Amino acid sequence: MSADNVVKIPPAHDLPTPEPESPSIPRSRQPYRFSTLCATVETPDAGHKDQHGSSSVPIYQTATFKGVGGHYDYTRSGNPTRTHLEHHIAKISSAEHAFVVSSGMAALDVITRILKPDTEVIAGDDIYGGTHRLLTYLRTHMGVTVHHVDTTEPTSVLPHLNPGKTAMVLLETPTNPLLKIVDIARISALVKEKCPDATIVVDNTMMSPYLQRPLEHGADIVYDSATKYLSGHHDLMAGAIVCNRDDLAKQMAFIINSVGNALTPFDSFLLLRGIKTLAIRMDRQQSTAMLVAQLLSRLGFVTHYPGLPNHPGKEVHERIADGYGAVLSFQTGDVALSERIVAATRLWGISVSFGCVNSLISMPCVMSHASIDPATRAARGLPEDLIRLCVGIEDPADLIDDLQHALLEAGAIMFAANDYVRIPNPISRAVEKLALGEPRRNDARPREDREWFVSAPGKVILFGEHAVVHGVTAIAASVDLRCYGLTSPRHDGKLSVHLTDIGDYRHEWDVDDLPWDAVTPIPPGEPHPDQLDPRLMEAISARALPPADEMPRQTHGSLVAFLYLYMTLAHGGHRPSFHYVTRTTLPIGAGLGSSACYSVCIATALLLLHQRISVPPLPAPTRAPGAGDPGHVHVSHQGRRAIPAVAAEEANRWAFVAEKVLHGNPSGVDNSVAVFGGALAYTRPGFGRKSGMEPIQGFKSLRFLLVDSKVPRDTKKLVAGVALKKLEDPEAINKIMDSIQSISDEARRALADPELSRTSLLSALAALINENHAHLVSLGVSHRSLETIRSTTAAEQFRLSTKLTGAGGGGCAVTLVPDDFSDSSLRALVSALQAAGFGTYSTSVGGSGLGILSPYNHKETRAPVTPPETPAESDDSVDGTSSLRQYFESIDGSTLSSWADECGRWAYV
Ligand SMILES: Nc1ncnc2c1ncn2[C@@H]1O[C@H](COP(=O)(O)OP(=O)(O)O)[C@@H](O)[C@H]1O
Ligand SMILES: C[C@@](O)(CCOP(=O)(O)O)CC(=O)O
Repeated sequence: MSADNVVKIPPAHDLPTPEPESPSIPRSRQPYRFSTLCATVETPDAGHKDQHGSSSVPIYQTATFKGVGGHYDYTRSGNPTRTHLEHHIAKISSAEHAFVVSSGMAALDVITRILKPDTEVIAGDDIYGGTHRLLTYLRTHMGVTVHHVDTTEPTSVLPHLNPGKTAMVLLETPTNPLLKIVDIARISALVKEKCPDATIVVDNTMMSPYLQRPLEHGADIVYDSATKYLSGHHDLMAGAIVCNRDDLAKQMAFIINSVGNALTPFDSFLLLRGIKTLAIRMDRQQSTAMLVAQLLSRLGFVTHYPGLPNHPGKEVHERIADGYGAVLSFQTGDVALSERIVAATRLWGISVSFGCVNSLISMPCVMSHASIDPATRAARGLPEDLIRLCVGIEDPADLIDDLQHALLEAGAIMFAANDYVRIPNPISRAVEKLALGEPRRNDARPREDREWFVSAPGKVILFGEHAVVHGVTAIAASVDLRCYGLTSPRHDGKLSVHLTDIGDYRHEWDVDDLPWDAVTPIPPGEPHPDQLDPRLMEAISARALPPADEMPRQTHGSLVAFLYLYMTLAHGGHRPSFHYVTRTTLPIGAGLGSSACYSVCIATALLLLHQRISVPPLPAPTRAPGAGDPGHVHVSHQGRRAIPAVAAEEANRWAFVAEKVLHGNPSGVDNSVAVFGGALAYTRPGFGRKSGMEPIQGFKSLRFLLVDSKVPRDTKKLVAGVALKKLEDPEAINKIMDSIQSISDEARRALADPELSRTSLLSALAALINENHAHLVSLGVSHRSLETIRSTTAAEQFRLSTKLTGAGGGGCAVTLVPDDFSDSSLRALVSALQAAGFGTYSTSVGGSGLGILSPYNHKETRAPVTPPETPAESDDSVDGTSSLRQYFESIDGSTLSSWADECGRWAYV
């Protein structure tokens, strides 16, 4: 047969067939960028080369493989489609090992099976509901202790690190659904230092390996619910695990093979296909998420998204991640309103989960986090009205349109002045209506034209000072010494402050000259971030005040706190011009919470002036029946409970911000007592204990003597000193903290026990006072003067128990005075103390908290009891009548309280 006669077999298609081997072009190779890595699936090794050169990895849809000694025998143990996928995930995660299993929770199950009984796990307190459920199961069925802590504060893990016991630290960042940021690198370092054997596990689902690779920041194991961004289409369930440690990989491979939860071949194929577009999807999703977050924040909703400039974790997030992701959440202030918004969307699908190309909307408390019981949700600060948005790849304009329509339809926003504006939420509107008594036909005065007179009590801490900063429960009560603040309107664009108690110091600013460029205003209802804004702090000190050493001692902090709040609370161009005077009957810097009641007064006055809180009018006073009038009996005690809880809580939140300016790291107990009054057990959130405030009855009947050592000291330094000691010797200090916790628990039980005789109660409290003081001595916060007070009160003829109260280092001591302690002995004790140069206060405890002379209006207020000595200045007059200011500034300190009481009817919390 000649060559011409050879039958040529035509190719099966008409397209030119490429050269089998392309010529290699010599060039230096850059490592591929992430999206290239995603799109190019490589063959793990020569043994996996496809015999037909298929460009997509085939689905080996088979349970078994023939033969003996080959690569594969049974799909539970291994399958080529899955191998390709695991190889691909390891590559894009820069990891040595990767495993894929049937869901994200299956991944966590595999990881937590490494744990042995009687070990301990530390986990965040704002975690996915399913994670919480599995950890609870491990705790109740497997003998594993689980500590939930606020991992956004890295040092909060420290008290729970237990060498030899702590086996795993489980982190998630950003957290879901509040988008809080956890510094994985810092926590890994802290944990490894103390518990080198503990495994750091990170749930990376919110970010995916594209935006965050926690193995590079100290994590040992990272897992993703691959159902989300990795797959991207909500058409499969899968979990991916990556790690670099051979020992952990070996254990996890064993578990997966043993329990049989590895991903099926078909789902492996789908997931491999999804990952190819991960980067391009995520780019689009997160750029739209930023637009949505900006829109919501601009409208005044509390919006949680790490890309927003005022997000407290922004800086940490930017250090560990390459983008902000596509999940955000926001609050409306009203559960029913949130439900209406969710129901009114069309493009945003109501669904759990996230990471899909389609945008989703949900209410975590009724959906993804419903498995966490409501009390725990509340304790962890998960707002019931929270709406979570998971942004997809649809056109951003359509998504924003749909959301705006839903907000409009639900009644959350309205169209005014050519733009959407937020409608204040119904609760605050109702309170506002009550306060203003709508419609106010006869009173056209803008609200800032009235005076506001506020006051708050100091406190005495009976048990738990200092330890309370580190999460221990403190027991404290209000004292009947108070700080007062009075605002009077000005009409000249100026702001002035008069601190009568510290050097009679006055300062005045042109409102427009304040460093407004440095402030990030916080919209009404939105919380202040955990940390103070360093830019604003710096700008106030540098540009609004003289250098600290050129001002009287103590005034600098007070004015920084005032301006920080004034500027941060200003919104919508509303910058009221007024004069603020403060006076106190408390010793300043002596441990009785003068800073907290100053903080509560400025916060309340500023919230009122910035129209962020309002106070309903008091109920009508008692009126005797008359002709045709059945009369009215007014039973509430001095207007107590007349300040609504929402207003009190808001005042407390902002007072805490002022306390941070003054204290650095306050626990919040002082301002809480100053706002809520009475006696309470207070536990700071974020330390794995049940946090919050619990009223304590029975405290009011106790008698205390407060003794002022008159030795000045600085709360900020003393609190920082204890924190330093704790860092240096955490074991010893934690032991002290635990002992103080037992003292507070014991005292709380004793005070609440109706069976306990009065004598037993008093002697138990006396013993606990001595015990608590000894621990404070070990913390290094006592002082010679305080020990002298202790020995004077403990002397043979008195035999009383005394401890320091507040920050110590000088300041005040508190002495328990038993019922049978005679008046003559008390007089003798007071003389002995005074002779030694100490000041004494016999106060009653447990009285009212925050008070507002409300609604302060001269027409309703009785004339001041002291007649005016000089005519009122013109800018001091309110509504044509003289204001309280001149009396307030000049009245004698000893009559201040009774004068204030008689100025009118006070509303209290
Ligand atoms: N009446 C007041 N006027 C202005 N600032 C005050 C007043 N009372 C307290 N402060 C501020 O609080 C600081 C005292 O706080 P701190 O050391 O915590 O003492 P205390 O134990 O009394 O709370 C003062 O230095 C001052 O900045
Ligand atoms: C030491 C501490 O527990 C109480 C401080 O009270 P004072 O500032 O001394 O009144 C600090 C705090 O709880 O913020």
